[in-house]
Amino acid sequence: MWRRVASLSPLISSSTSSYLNQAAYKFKIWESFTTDIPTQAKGGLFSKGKAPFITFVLETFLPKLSGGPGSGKGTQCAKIVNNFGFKHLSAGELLRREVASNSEYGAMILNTIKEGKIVPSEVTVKLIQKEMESSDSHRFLIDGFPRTEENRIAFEKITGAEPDLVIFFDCPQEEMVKRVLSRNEGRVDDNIVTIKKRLIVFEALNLPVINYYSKRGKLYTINAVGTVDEIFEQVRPVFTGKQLIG
Ligand SMILES: Nc1ncnc2c1ncn2[C@@H]1O[C@H](COP(=O)(O)OP(=O)(O)OP(=O)(O)O)[C@@H](O)[C@H]1O
Ligand SMILES: O=c1ccn([C@@H]2O[C@H](COP(=O)(O)O)[C@@H](O)[C@H]2O)c(=O)[nH]1
Ligand SMILES: [Mg+2]
Repeated sequence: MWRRVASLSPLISSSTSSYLNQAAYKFKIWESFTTDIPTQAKGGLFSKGKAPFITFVLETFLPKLSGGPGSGKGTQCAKIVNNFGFKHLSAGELLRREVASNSEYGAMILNTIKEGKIVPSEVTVKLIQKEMESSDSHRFLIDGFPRTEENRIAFEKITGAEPDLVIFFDCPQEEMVKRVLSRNEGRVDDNIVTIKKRLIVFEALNLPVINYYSKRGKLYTINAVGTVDEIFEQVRPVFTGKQLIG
């Protein structure tokens, strides 16, 4: 079931509602597109004999504690890698690499990122799948994906895999905007105009993904306010004592 955002953050002005409609419209187009994505036969990710252990690392969309881009996923992923030996795959980073390599999708991806919109699922999933298949690891942290139900469904259809865990970071928007604006990594989308657009898209499309994993008991919610180490002390127990094989 789809739920739409009833009220948007104060950071988002009413003049942006047409942008939201545009995003939702595009989303619908890609939602119907997914029906044509063939389900991958057993093979691919499973051809190494073992199913991988997959963790999705996302943000929440709870109105009072709304998270979003910049909530610290990448920072916490680095600590999870060091402590639990996962392979970290940031969907955004894979897309940025694709832009840098001048691939056939490069220009489209760059424009989509600048506009804070979502790249077609099939493109993103194929990049993630390629990285997973070429890795020796059996533990993957997939950071910043899936951002929409359509992303989620496409991942399951194309790879035939599902996440074992889903970690959500709750972060107030003001804090998140502050972090993004002081990130200083030269990203084309780290500016206030694009951040507002990313928030609109995020808030419009993320909730169904959260609901889906929550209902399946896979969701771990982390309060992303505090120091990096304080936050990691909430993350650590998610993995401690778990058999990290698929
Ligand atoms: N707990 C924290 N307190 C203060 N700053 C933080 C904290 N965690 C991360 N940061 C800083 O905030 C910025 C954003 O963090 P990070 O890149 O990890 O976020 P992200 O969720 O991966 O963002 P995006 O979705 O845009 O890729 C970085 O400059 C990072 O150093
Ligand atoms: O699954 C994804 C992940 C990312 N994007 C696009 O990339 C930017 C940046 O992503 P970060 O996770 O913040 O690095 C995001 O705003 C989207 O435009 C995507 O389309 N799909
Ligand atoms: Mg990141």
